[in-house]
Amino acid sequence: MAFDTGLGSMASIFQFRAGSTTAMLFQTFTIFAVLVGFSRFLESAFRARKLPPGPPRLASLLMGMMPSSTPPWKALGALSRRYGPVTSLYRGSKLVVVLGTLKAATEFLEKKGGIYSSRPRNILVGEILSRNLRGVIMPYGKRWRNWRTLMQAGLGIESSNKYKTVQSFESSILLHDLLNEENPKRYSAHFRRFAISVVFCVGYGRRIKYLDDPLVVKNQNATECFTRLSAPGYLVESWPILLKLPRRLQWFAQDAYKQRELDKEMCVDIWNEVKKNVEAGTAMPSISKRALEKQDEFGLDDLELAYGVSAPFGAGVVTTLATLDFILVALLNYPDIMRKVQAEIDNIVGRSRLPDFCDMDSLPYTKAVILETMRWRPITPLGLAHASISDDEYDKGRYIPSGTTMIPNIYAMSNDEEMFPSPEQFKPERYLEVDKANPNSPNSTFFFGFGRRICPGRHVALNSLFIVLSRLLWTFDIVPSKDRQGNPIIPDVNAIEGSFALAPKPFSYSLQPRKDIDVKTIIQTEYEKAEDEATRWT
Ligand code: HEM
Repeated sequence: MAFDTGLGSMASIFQFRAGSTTAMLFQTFTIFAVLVGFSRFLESAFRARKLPPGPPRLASLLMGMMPSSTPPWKALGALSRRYGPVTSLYRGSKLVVVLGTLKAATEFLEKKGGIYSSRPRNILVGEILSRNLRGVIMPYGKRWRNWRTLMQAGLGIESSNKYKTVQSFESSILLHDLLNEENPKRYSAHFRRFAISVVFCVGYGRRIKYLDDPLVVKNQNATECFTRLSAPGYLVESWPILLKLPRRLQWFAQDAYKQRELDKEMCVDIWNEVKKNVEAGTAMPSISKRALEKQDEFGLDDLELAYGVSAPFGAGVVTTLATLDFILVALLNYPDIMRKVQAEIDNIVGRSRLPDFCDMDSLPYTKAVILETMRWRPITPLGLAHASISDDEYDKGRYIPSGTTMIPNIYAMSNDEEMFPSPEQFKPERYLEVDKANPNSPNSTFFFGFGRRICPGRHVALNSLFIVLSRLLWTFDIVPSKDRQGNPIIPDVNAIEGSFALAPKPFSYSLQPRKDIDVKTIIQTEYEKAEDEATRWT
């Protein structure tokens, strides 16, 4: 008995129709379709062979679906150890390339910046919530380049120097508030106000005096919604066809549509306020002021600018605060290092005045503590994903197609034993060995990202961290809280929370004014001067 595979019946269909013109056409079309399908199959098989090495597609899909207690940066680090520094895998239907070493990240994201400077498509937060107007997640293109020119102009080294005045008076006010704070649980609120006020001055030229300022509350809500909608797992990101549903049936996007009206109102209101001040000639230096004075040069309309200048407010607060918190955790765990910083400051600055920016170059160990913290506990362990905008070949025929998501594994770079022997140890000395010519030198600040997308706020961030750390340690000893039996509670260096941007889990400590001099009187005098200066920015 013949075993029917079904092919026979297909052949009979052809035979039945043979002879007629329609049948000829049908046959030709079928053969053509089979050939096209076959060539596509060959092409994809050929491409699949030449993609960067990585787990088979099914395995990587399963990996993505399995719940795991291993954080993604560690899981991806393990993949890079197995498959190499350039590894490919699939997340749903999206091809992702993980760059596991600084060398690999530099090769692609810096040296081939013309290809790898876009961002992956992000429907909920990019297209719906932000109307494609938020630079941080904007795809590469003319609008992004115009926005980035504005950021470079407003946040480059020279412009950042202008904000040192703000960082100086805000840090004096911070010291005063910390000194007068009786409840250590409220320390973090004072640091938060400092960080918000600095970036608000940078963006808009005016201070934030209180955390219950309506703008702060609105921005907090905006950030929360943004973070919530950025989480992986939203169906529409893998099935954009869902956007074809009528808007009221797009259940997944209702929050984004609601919040985007509030975001627009917030951005436009602040923008209009600055506009009035610029017209009245009372505006202090800020990115907004610069944008208004040279609007034609930047090629951005009013709404693009209103969103564009909000970037520091969105990107500069959580990042600065999380880094400051990690510095505190490090110093509580390594009190000898805290004393070494204090010795350096006392030696260079003395005890009759506060440290200032003019001391920065003379305080290498203090600066090294900041850089080592950022290496030891990078707050964005997987950076911000880049995306490619055209096909690329590397390494004799390996192939990365256009539209690939590129993930720099900053955590893996920070823990690279070759670059940073005993990487778990907190050792600021690593950053004292200067070797700027070597891209793999520990001096490289890869924790700020790469290439054309590198964090434009890094100078402002480093200045804020320097002035706060140096003045804090000039004024206080940072000491652990005690439990009921009087034992010190040292924060766990591995108690970390967050998924996209990390921070230490809540921890407690106490700030004790240093006893060798009358710190209170000096801080009070500095505070009064600072308040005077600050009135110009109110
Ligand atoms: C310690 C603090 C900070 C850290 C660790 C940090 C880190 C980063 C990283 C890793 C990126 C992604 C770069 C890439 O795509 O390769 C980034 C982007 C960005 N950062 Fe920061 N940042 C910090 C503070 C700030 C501050 C204070 C500001 C503003 C004043 C700022 C503004 C931005 C902006 C606007 C972008 C988007 C750049 C673009 O897409 O072209 N950041 N930052």
